[in-house]
Amino acid sequence: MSNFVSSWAKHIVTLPENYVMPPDKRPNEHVSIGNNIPVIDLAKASSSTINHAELVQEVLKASQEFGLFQIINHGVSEKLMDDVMDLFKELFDMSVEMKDKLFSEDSNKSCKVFGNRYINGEIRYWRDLLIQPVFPIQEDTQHWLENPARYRELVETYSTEVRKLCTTIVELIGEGLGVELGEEMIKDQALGANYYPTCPDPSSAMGSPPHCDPNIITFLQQQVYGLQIFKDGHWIGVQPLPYAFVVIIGYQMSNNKLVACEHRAVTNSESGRITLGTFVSPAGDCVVEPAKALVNGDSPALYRAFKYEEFMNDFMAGKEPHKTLTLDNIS
Ligand SMILES: O=C(O)CCC(=O)C(=O)O
Ligand SMILES: [Fe+2]
Repeated sequence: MSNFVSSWAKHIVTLPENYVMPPDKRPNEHVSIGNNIPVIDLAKASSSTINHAELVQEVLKASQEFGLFQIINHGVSEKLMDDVMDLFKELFDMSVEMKDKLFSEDSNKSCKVFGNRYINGEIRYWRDLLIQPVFPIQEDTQHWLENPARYRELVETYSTEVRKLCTTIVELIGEGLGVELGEEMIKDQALGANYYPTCPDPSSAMGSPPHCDPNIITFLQQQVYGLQIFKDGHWIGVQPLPYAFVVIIGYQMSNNKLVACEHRAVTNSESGRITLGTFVSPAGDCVVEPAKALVNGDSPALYRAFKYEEFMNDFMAGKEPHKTLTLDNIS
């Protein structure tokens, strides 16, 4: 059986056993769409009638209360967002033979295509995933995928645009917190494309497990419902808004001030779902530590200083670095 769920999902009517989640990991409760998840209009930034300070406060409040918000009127063109989404539709629709040739967990390869990224013991998640490091713009873009046509051009253009947006949002957050979030915090960038094919049994399968993103900030493009966040003891759904980006605060920006948002993705039986995540992070050798200006008696540091790669290595090995790299755990 191909490692890509998308290669065989449409030919089956019953969820294969190794995709059936244990009962406590199923999305089996009723989840409502959250109607108070913040939606922030970035056009305010250039409007003279609305105070820039108001926008800063909106972004800060959303990052503190939810660790997630949607942004509209963000300046990335709708045409570009459509073109990139279509590109990945085409990629996940490629023949089994083509996709299996791409399948690689070889860390030396620039573009990694995973049939399934998170393997939960023997149980698999109902998704395919491709990860493409994009910044610093790889000297080896000639090793990027050549197919579908326009892959290199579109991925580079899209990533450059989302990068600009990221700088804007990180500046707004820094302004709200009263700290300079240095450029070194937003150095590296990867594009992750998730494909959750139509699922024969969404109540037993899971698309992406509950997690917080390990990086600093994520920009997610989605069209079809499936993203849920955990807040105040229960899951709530994030309504896809046309041409919005969902902004997700990751662990590197959380201490006592902002929250890293726990989220997951569920599947559905009506249509496939593609999401495009732009993951921005410090470079691996960057030392991350709580901003000194923000640490005081009321708001103590939770984490010790660590190299970002130390965090990532532990995260990828499932060691929960957000629990182990704390000040209580200095060895
Ligand atoms: O596809 C989604 O809705 C969420 C994906 C996600 O959380 C991730 O790729 O980190
Ligand atoms: Fe995520």
